[in-house]
Amino acid sequence: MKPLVAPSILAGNHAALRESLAEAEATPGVEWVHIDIMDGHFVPNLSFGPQTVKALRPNSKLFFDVHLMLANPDKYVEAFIEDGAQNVTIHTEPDYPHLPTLKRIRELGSTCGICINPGTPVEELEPYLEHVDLVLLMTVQPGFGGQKFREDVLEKIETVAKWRSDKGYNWRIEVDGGVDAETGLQCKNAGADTFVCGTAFFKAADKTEFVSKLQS
Ligand SMILES: O=C(CO)[C@H](O)[C@H](O)COP(=O)(O)O
Ligand SMILES: [Fe+2]
Repeated sequence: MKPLVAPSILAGNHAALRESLAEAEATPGVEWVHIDIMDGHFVPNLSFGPQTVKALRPNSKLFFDVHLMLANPDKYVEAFIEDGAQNVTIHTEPDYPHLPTLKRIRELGSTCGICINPGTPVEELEPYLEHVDLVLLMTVQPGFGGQKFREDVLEKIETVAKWRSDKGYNWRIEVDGGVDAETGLQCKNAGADTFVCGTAFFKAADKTEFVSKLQS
């Protein structure tokens, strides 16, 4: 599967998100942007809402990969998709019926992803594997950018990559949190193909080189 780098706008300039988006889009090889949505309940932080997605949408042709860190995502998927999300990823951890939400995301015209935190057993993904377009493995505890990559997640990447090849699934394997050129390469070797990079991308002096290293 073609490797993709998805810069995380959370690490961009919050006073000038449009410029950060443009910086991502101007980098050769970048086709996706990752947009983190935090509710202050499921994670101890707040970030953006549907109105941010709506405001950014006309400014970019990038694929909008929206990561919902919400206790009740079902309530908001419609708004995010109407406002421009093209992939919507939800977490297994909050207690609600996930399958109807995944189904609704697709019915509303978006692709869908399922995600687990570093401490969640990888088996928790199994009920959703036939119903998703992307499997997201958090490589930090979600809520904040700029955290240290968790090497213990590499084994989970290997596990889901094996499931994918054994069973012929065609979802992407995305990693998110503390991903830079070095840890991204570790993820790639373990089987990941989609790399969310916030801090490492926006701090990279040579963004083209950074992206090409992960995509080569
Ligand atoms: O979902 C997230 C945090 O919950 C972010 O996507 C992630 O933290 C990216 O930032 P960085 O690359 O700086 O770790
Ligand atoms: Fe994220």
